[in-house]
Amino acid sequence: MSLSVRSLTVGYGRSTVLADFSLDVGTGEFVVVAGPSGCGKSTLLRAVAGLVPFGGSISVSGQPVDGPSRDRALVFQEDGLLPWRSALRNVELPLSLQGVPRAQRRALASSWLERVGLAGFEDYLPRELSGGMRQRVQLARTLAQQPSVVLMDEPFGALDAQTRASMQELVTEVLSGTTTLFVTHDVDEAVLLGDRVVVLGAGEVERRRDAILAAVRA
Ligand SMILES: Nc1ncnc2c1ncn2[C@@H]1O[C@H](COP(=O)(O)OP(=O)(O)OP(=O)(O)O)[C@@H](O)[C@H]1O
Repeated sequence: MSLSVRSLTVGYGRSTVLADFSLDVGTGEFVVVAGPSGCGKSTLLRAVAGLVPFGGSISVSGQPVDGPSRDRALVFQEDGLLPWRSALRNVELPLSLQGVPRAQRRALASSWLERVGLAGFEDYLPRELSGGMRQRVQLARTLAQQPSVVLMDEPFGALDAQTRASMQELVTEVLSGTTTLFVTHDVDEAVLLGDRVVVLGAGEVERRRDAILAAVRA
């Protein structure tokens, strides 16, 4: 099991957002977390990322989570790129912080930019790229670090329908085989992307993609 969440409880002040929540995600599985606004989807991701204190236990590849680690990469709706660095140098930054030698990180960064469809845009600054392209850079930056688990929090919420569709296609391609927890409140997106969809709130419901598709088509 790649990611294991056991009896997770998270609260802010006196209010409990998640109580006794458990979830297992297999290696390479793409699990979508859906549910109404405020049900705790982002809170779940923040707990797995090690950014909020929690009760219960979370482990990744058998290692307990007790704080942030580059092994668990979190991708947000806002792209978080540094505006003064080119696309290539944005992708390179975390690699350089990890001490990857220059030639190697440059090669890795440009091959990831190519994989996300941005060959030829290496020297562009974030402001010279569209929202969808900035999300592609962010995806390249995340995946170049080879995290064990990718955590995505409504990454395409701000994109127009067409760009969103092409990003969904890209994600299924580049994240295939990567253990992923993907938050969305868009049911179509959940069904399209998830090997499995977990619905939070009103008692957690967990359905396999085929069961959802059957229900949607019925
Ligand atoms: N830092 C915080 N301090 C206090 N309360 C918070 C904090 N972050 C979230 N909450 C509360 O916790 C609950 C769950 O929030 P969370 O962001 O996890 O929900 P969500 O399902 O991701 O919602 P959305 O779909 O709207 O993004 C909400 O009631 C929210 O107001």
